[in-house]
Amino acid sequence: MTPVIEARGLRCRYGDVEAVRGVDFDVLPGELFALLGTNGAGKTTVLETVEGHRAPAQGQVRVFGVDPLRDRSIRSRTGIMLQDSGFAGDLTVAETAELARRMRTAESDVDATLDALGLDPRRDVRVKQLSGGERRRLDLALALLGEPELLFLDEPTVGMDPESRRTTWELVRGLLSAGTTVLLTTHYLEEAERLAHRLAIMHEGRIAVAGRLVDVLADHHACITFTAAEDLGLPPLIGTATRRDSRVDIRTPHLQQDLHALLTWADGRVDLAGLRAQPASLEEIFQSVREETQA
Ligand SMILES: Nc1ncnc2c1ncn2[C@@H]1O[C@H](COP(=O)(O)OP(=O)(O)OP(=O)(O)O)[C@@H](O)[C@H]1O
Repeated sequence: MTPVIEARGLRCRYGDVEAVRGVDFDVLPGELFALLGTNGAGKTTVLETVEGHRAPAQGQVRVFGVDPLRDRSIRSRTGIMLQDSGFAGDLTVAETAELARRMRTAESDVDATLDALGLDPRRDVRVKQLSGGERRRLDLALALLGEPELLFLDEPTVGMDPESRRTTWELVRGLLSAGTTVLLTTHYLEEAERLAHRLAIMHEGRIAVAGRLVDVLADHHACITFTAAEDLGLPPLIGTATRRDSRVDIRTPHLQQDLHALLTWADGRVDLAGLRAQPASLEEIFQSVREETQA
């Protein structure tokens, strides 16, 4: 399968600052690839380079097989959700969308797009009077005009209330089902967990963790916790247990085996109060990326 986006050995600089220090990734047709990372990790720089707005200092980017900086023909196939659309705030929602539609070469249905984003009741409201969340929905609507094959979403749900966020996720899922390819950056890990087929976590200009969400989660240790009044010891476990006061934490690469061993051992012997067993979360993986590079 030919990737829609290919980044190889990407390095980007701002003067003396090397913001991106050798990044490789592919985005395949019809998938949502989430680019996550700590503050200042280089996500926006990568996104701008892939969008064709910035030249890499080294390395190569291909979008639909061509250099996005030099070959503008791909612009009609891509939609970019900007942080600020740049249109005058005095225009209404409908006027802004109509203006954006005329700037696209492809035909698209403004009314249907506004409706899909729940903006139909706000169509005659001036953009400067929209709430932050409504504005983000308009930004997304503008990106969707022209029915792009590839969509860049940069922090798409910032400022949205939980209901709007869920509606936006549903909309993105619908786009994915219809075959749209999406490159997403977000600080909301739940957003990535819900939407991403594959992801990369950047830290200090490099990709620290990458892969399919299920594989990334499976590669990290699950956690079993409980409290026990007395320290009665533990059965032999694959994972590593730590005890602080009455709370016991077990980190394990084999959740099922260790949980079974623990329950069998505890049966009739000790009450494992507040027992919880859970696989690694993206939140924990994110935290470990931060800590590993600090160590
Ligand atoms: N115009 C610029 N001039 C100088 N340095 C810059 C410029 N833009 C970004 N940087 C630096 O480059 C690095 C990467 O920035 P970038 O905005 O790509 O990161 P990010 O992952 O998007 O961050 P955040 O999540 O905080 O938005 C940071 O150290 C940042 O300070």
